[in-house]
Amino acid sequence: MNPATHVQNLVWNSIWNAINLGLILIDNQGVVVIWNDWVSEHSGITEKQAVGQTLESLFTDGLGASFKTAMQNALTYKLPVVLSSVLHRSPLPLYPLPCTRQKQQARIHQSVSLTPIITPDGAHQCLIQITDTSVSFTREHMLKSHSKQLSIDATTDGLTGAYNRRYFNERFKAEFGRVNRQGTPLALLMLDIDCFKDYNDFYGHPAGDRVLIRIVERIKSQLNRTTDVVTRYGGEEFAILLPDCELEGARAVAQKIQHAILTLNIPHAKSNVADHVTLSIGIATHSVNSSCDANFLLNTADTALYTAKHEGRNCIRYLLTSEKISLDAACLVDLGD
Ligand SMILES: Nc1nc2c(ncn2[C@@H]2O[C@H](COP(=O)(O)OP(=O)(O)OP(=O)(O)O)[C@@H](O)[C@H]2O)c(=O)[nH]1
Repeated sequence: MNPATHVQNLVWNSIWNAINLGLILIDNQGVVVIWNDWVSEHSGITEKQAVGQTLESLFTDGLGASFKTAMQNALTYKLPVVLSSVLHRSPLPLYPLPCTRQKQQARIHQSVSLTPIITPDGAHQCLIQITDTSVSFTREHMLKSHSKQLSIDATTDGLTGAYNRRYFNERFKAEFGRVNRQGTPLALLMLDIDCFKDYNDFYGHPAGDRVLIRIVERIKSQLNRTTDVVTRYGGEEFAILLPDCELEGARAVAQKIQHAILTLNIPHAKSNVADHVTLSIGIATHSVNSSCDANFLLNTADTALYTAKHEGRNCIRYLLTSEKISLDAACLVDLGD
């Protein structure tokens, strides 16, 4: 070898060993020709051990099936292949530093590309480049869970975990629209804890908070459909959307909730209704035949709740919305306690 070529080889040697990337060159039989320092450090296999051996014999702890297929394609059909870390997290048994090659040590996340090359003497080889994507994977994972948390915070009430009013407004609009498009009914329940001011005044605000949390838990446990939406509409007021639910269904749900709160049996010494915490519930339903708008439905449920309060609390009232009746003329139906 002439001295100039020798120097050039040494320079190349330094470059591929300095590079922060795994580089493996294999010949058309899958035998290692080049094995850089990065691969040695992350595999625990030295260049001396690797050169002249096949990858399969070196990586006895398992090459991924996707990697084997990619290598076959690159060597046989001269097709370049990229194994992205999204689909193929860790195709090669390479480990973070210090590499111990212990079974329990997790592999680094990798992006691997295989590029067929032809040497000046016409031989087919394959250059394998490996990038450690663990850092970007961790960052991506953190961003994802962060954005998931942000979206939870934006749609739920921090105290009770029920959906918040903002989420209710969105879902209400969407479910109301669905009634007209799909012809399925929609029921809206407005619920309010009775004499809650007196509860807070007597037992203290933190105890009041615990009541709100328990009530939401209990309400949620009474609803069977994943499409039902429980929201904290105001301080001690809750709105429940029941898509695809007629009056009879809504009434059954309201009674079930009322009974479930009764069985919670939270003492309320200052209630003027009972010796335990109770709810008043207003119901309004909307079907494709009724021509009211979303606000009207909301006002109707609210008026039904107001009526329940006015008529003694701890009861359920229903107000018809159909046929463009005004609230004043709307028909109040007593559904009993
Ligand atoms: N502990 C607690 N109390 C709250 C919260 N939000 C609202 N409240 C209280 O809920 C009470 C609501 O009082 P009112 O609107 O007078 O209603 P009420 O006393 O339940 O009377 P009726 O609804 O007529 O039976 C107020 O004392 C509020 O401070 C909260 O997050 N935690």
